[in-house]
Amino acid sequence: METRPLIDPFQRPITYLRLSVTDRCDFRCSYCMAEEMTFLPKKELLSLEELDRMATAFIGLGVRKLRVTGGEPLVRKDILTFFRAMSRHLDSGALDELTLTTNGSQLARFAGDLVEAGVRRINVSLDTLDADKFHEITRRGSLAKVMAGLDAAQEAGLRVKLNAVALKNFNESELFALTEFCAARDMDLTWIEVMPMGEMEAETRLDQYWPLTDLREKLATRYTLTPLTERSGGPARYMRLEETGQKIGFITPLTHNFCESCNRVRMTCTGELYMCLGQEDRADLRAPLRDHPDDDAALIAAIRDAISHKPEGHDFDYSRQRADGQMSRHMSHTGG
Ligand SMILES: Nc1nc2c(ncn2[C@@H]2O[C@H](COP(=O)(O)OP(=O)(O)OP(=O)(O)O)[C@@H](O)[C@H]2O)c(=O)[nH]1
Ligand SMILES: C[S@@+](CC[C@H](N)C(=O)[O-])C[C@H]1O[C@@H](n2cnc3c(N)ncnc32)[C@H](O)[C@@H]1O
Ligand code: SF4
Ligand code: SF4
Repeated sequence: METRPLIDPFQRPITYLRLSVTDRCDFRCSYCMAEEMTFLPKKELLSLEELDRMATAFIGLGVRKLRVTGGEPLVRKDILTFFRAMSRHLDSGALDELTLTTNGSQLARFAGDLVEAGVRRINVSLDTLDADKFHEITRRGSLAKVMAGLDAAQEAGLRVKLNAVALKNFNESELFALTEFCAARDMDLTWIEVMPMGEMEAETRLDQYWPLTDLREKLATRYTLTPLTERSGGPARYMRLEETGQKIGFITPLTHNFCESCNRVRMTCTGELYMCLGQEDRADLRAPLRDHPDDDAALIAAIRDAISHKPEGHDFDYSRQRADGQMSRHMSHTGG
């Protein structure tokens, strides 16, 4: 089989696949989903075997990091079967990292099995430590359940990073509480600037936007921040807080575009490949997969063709007091 690595038109090697395994979720975070969501019929979804074939094709083309996402990846039926199958690529050395981004609600059930499948580090999305605010932002989630999930993950030996979307008038007041919570539990913490995805009106989006430049200044009033050069293969830039030794990540699509070092593409649960989170360009990989059940040549040709159309970057911009670059699809569609 042909194994030339995937290089996009801007000479960026593509080594990171984010794979969404479901569009469903047990939460309805207001910045991500509509309150009333219509989910895809099951027959539209790639089967676990098809997800395996897709991921394996990308790994054969040089992808070294596989992040499973969604919707909520741990609500996909039998998802452990997929993780267990993917561990063969860790064993063979083809894959450096098998991981997931999760809302944490199902972790108490799955943490041990994920470790057995070779997962070492997970990202858990948590924006607030206040149970009422948590219920408000997720529209249905239970903070206690997520906390139990975090306990189980750490007991099972998983390294945990918390992802918090920075939201003005929501978790601004919890900057230090979240920092201290993570320091006490030896978790890294990454802040994300809210991106204009989904149906939210521009005005509401602008109202909730908390630039990480501001967040950083506020953090520096209490801690000494040292920039780190190390990277996790994702878009975050890291700083160390000298007083606690912990690492804080900053994902800044709005205030500091990181597209020049982009190394990733995203596959939806229906087999569409989005070449950029912030653009509509996509390629249907389900047809070449299903039309040729015993031969990956057409699939690989379709992947190469898609990568040859990868855009340079997103067009998100709030600077004109408008949510420019708005994408009507929900973040859960491509897995963030
Ligand atoms: N604009 C943009 N945002 C991204 C991209 N990748 C991740 N993000 C944002 O960062 C969030 C957190 O990403 P994670 O799922 O934790 O993955 P990661 O940051 O690659 O994780 P690490 O491996 O820990 O670096 C996503 O949900 C998105 O909101 C990207 O390519 N472009
Ligand atoms: C779409 S979720 C999928 C995985 C899982 N359900 C979770 O919440 O971790 C992935 C990430 O996208 C982030 N996200 C969702 N909508 C966003 C938005 N509008 N701007 C920035 N990040 C967003 C979430 O906070 C989460 O960290
Ligand atoms: S951010 Fe994650 S948990 Fe929240 S609604 Fe989106 S997919 Fe679900
Ligand atoms: S916005 Fe697009 S080009 Fe920029 S880092 Fe994300 S996926 Fe890559």
